[in-house]
Parts: sequence; C-alpha cells; structure tokens
Amino acid sequence: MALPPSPLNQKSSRVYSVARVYKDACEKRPQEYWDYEQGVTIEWGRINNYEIVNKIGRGKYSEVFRGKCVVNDEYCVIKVLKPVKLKKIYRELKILTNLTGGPNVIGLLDIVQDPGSKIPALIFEEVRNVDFRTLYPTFTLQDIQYYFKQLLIALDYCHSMGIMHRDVKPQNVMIDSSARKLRLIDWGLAEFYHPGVDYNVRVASRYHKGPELLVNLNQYDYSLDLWSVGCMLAAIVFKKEPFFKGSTNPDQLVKIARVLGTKELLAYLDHYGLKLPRDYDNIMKDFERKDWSFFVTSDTPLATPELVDLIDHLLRYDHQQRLTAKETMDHQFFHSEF
Ligand SMILES: Nc1ncnc2c1ncn2[C@@H]1O[C@H](COP(=O)(O)OP(=O)(O)OP(=O)(O)O)[C@@H](O)[C@H]1O
Repeated sequence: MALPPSPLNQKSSRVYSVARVYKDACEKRPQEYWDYEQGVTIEWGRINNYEIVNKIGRGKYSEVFRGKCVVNDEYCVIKVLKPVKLKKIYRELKILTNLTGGPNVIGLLDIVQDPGSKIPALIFEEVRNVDFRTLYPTFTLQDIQYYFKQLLIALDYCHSMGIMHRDVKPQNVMIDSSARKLRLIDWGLAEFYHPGVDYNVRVASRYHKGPELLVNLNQYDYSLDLWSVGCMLAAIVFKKEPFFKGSTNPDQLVKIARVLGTKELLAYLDHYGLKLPRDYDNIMKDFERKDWSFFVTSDTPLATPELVDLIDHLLRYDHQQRLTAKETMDHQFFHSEF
C-alpha cells in the first residue's frame, strides 16, 4: 500500500541550490526507503545476546560500550541511545539499515531494546580505533592517500544512496591502523537529500561546519561533507588541529574568512541571493584572502603541490564549486606515486 505524501521531500517555494550529483537518489527509490516518519519497521534482536564489557565513549546522544555477543563470543560495540526525539532515532535506524554493508560504512549488526525503559541500543562491528591525535601525526603521503581514499569511498557510497553524513570529523572516522581498516561511524545527524528542500543548519561539529551552515544557507547538499574532509586534510597537512578553530559558531566563520577572504564570502552569499546574518555585524572584518603558501613551512613536508591543490578545491565557500567525493578520488593527488 502506498504511503501518504510526506513533508520530508517538500520543496521550498524558492529553490536556489540543487546538488550537482545524485540529486534524484532518493526520489528514484520507493518512499519506504527515505520516509523515516512513516516507513520504519524495526526487527528487534534479543538483548540477552549481548553483555557489556566496558564503557568506551560518551557522546551527546548516546553512551557507547564495548560488548560481547554471547552467541558467537565476538566483541562488538553497543551504542545506547539517550532519550531524544523518536523521529531522530528512526532516522538513524533507517539510514543505518539502508547503508550497512556498504564500503567502509560501520556495520550495524543488531538493534535491541531494553524491555523496561524501551530505550533502543544499536549493536555495531567493533573497530580497534587508534585515536586520531596519535595516528594522524604519523601519517605519510601514502597513508593520507590510502585512508582518505577509504573515507571518500564511504562518502561517495552514502551520497549515491541519497544520504548526507553531516558530521564528518576525525572522531567519527574509526581507523584500525594494524588492519588498515577505516569505518565511517555516527550516522545520528545524517539525513536524506531531496532537491530544493530546506535543511536545518544546526548540524556538524563547529570546527568542521561548512560556510553554508554558518550563513544559514538551508539548501545545502552532499558537498557539505567534502568541506569537512577538506578541514581534516588541511589540519594534517598544515599541522594545525583543527584547521579552523572558532570559539563560537559566528567566530568559526570569521576564522574561515581570515583564510578564504571576506570579499569572496560576500560574493558567495550574493550568488545565492543571501545576506550575511546580523550576528556578524560587529565581528566580521575585511580580511584579505591568504595564499595557501602562507601555511607552508619547513615543518610541513606533507604540503606537496598536489595535496595543497586538492585542499584548495575542497575548502571553497561555494558548495557547488567543491569537488564531489568522486572528483576528489580522481584528483592528481590520488594518482601520484610516493
Ligand atoms: N564501531 C565502533 N568501534 C569503535 N569505537 C566506536 C564505535 N562506535 C562508536 N565508537 C566510539 O564511541 C564514540 C561515540 O560514538 P558515536 O559518535 O556514534 O556517538 P554519539 O553519541 O553520536 O557521539 P557525538 O555526540 O560525539 O556525535 C565514538 O567517538 C568512538 O570513540
């Protein structure tokens, strides 16, 4: 039976920006694929199949434990969701069930529910992650080539499935360096893309927020994730973690403008018929665009011309001008031999 129409793919009355790629990825699939308000059926697993071993993390939206499946004796990760809007829980579940099994996407093994509290817990494959603060400083050009390719494969896959991750950052990229395994985790802010729909700009983590979010450009798309990749790369290459370190959301855009220029920011806004929000009245100054060579020193051996050119093509104000995940993988840097 067909589902009733959904507000989730309702176009805005003024459509000013549409994704350059995969714009119809959701529309070409059945409504059940993307309608997390009406089309979610959960097959609950048995909670008694899992034991908690120890706590490994605490996020805004969950508590995360290392666990063991008593059926096969294998370790796993148990993400116990905090009580948030049911809609958000359904969205994460729908997205994970659509993407699980995809390349370098964290594998969802089971969904269980505490019978008392009714709180759902997600069971994932475990990645023996090495903290990025330890791992990234050891990266060679070959490592960057390898791991960023793996990350881009995951992103191109989710984009091709009509899904924007919206929270790409080092904390959400699990790397087991001894197995050379990378998995993209935390799909709690991910969303289905529909052309012409206005999205909430309160997503992603401050240092990795794209300019579109900071200027209230609601019709953003998959290209948001490529800005975050650009931030991750720039931090590693220029040895500045994070690369843009704002103290508040408005200050985040100021930090970006100090590098990419204020005139260029205003041209971006103008192109989409937008104005700089009033929050910036007293803090945005007239910054000159800096050349990337400004960040290159004798202590930045990873800053090769190819890699700097790649960063330059990702850290663009205009989300439509950034390379897509596929275009990034086609960039010269990924075809260079080191
Ligand atoms: N599959 C996994 N393997 C290893 N560690 C994991 C895995 N999943 C989650 N973690 C750890 O738990 C932390 C929190 O997980 P996750 O980001 O999914 O939760 P969250 O509540 O959405 O977090 P946040 O508030 O930071 O967005 C991660 O940063 C990571 O350290």
